Amino acid sequence: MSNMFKNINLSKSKKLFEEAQKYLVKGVNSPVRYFKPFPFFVEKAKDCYLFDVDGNRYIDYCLAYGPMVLGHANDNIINTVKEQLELGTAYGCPTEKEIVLAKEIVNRMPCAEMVRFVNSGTEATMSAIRLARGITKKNKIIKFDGAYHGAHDYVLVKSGSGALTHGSPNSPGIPEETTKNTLLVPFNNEDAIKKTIAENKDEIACIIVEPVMGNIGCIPPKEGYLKFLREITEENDIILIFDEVITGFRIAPGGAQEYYNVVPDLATVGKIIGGGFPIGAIVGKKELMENFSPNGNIYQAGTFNGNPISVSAGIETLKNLDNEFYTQTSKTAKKISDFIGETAEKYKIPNKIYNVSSMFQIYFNENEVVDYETAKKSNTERFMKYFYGLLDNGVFIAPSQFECCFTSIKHDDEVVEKTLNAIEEVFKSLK
Ligand SMILES: N[C@H](C=O)CCC(=O)O
Repeated sequence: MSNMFKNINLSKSKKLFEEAQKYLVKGVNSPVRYFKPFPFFVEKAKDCYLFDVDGNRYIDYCLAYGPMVLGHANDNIINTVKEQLELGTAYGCPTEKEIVLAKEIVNRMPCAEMVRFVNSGTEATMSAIRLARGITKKNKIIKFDGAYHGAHDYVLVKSGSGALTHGSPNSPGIPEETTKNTLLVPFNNEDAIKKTIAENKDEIACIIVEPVMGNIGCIPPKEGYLKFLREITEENDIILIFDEVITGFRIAPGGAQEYYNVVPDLATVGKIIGGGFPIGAIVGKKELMENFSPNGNIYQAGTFNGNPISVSAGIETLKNLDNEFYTQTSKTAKKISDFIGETAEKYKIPNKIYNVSSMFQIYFNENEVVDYETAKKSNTERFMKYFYGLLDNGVFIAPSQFECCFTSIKHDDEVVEKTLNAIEEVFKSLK
């Protein structure tokens, strides 16, 4: 470790990691946070910066895996949360603020006529699938290879994100009976969907899809692919669910459904709508959503659903996502991703880089990356060298080829300049 980095000293993080391992598995509480030989431990964060316990400062493009669109420790969010803290932190009763946040979501997201708040993206996809199965009275679901819809049993099969990074895309501990109804297909492939639907005629409750696959890097849908999914689901009475936990309110005010102009029946959202606090939501057409208990009989519940702290932070966040936010964050992501591609070319390093609005990722790959199989063929060893190089030069991205980079409103010109310099340094050494 000592000779791994030229510019940063991680001695306090190392000590904390040794201590942490006594009580926390590999010192972390979510696998994506671990990287070899140990992760840095964060002391504080402000705007687009993370500060570790050794006093190193990193420009942050992980942004807590997406939610921190206004940067860290945003003053307005802090104030609104402080106000809410004084008023109480959980009631087990409805609040006016839940209506305000629900309205903000409904006004933005095309498919959203009603909302059910939960506490995470995982809960949102679990409940959306239950809703689809309950309504259609069909058991099978279609999921894409490499898509990650959270850590619950029905979808943790051939999944991306930390499961793939750490070598367990099919997690042990999930009975075969639980996933036998989860049909897997490659992303961006129309024939595979047609075949799967034909072979399981009238048995499929829903297709769940990340419109941009942001849990295996950044794989955009091919032109017309989402429209194709919309048409084939309509023709076959299958509920179409967009998992917009990452893309929702990030790539456009109404998420990927606005960006690509394809409206699903249901969507799952999270991250941004909690302004840095835990939250998730299932949103969708009224006639479907009304099947949730206590109106309908499809059960969904949670002590902290619609938690006032998360809801307050979410309202404050959405209020700030104006046109300027979308223009600036996507301009920044484009500038950085273009530069990464050009620099990789300059140093003759095979690469493919993908950028959608404020999301981007590089694959060290000679061929186009369009799905799980092509993503897996990327040079992940080289990616980790790129990761360590960036870290040593003061830039933090998620420590995996199978995650995405994000920009926030706080990544200004000066920060971008520093980032480009770091990228140049890293590619020089990768050559
Ligand atoms: N890619 C995941 C969510 O979007 C990363 C978060 C986690 O697993 O902790």
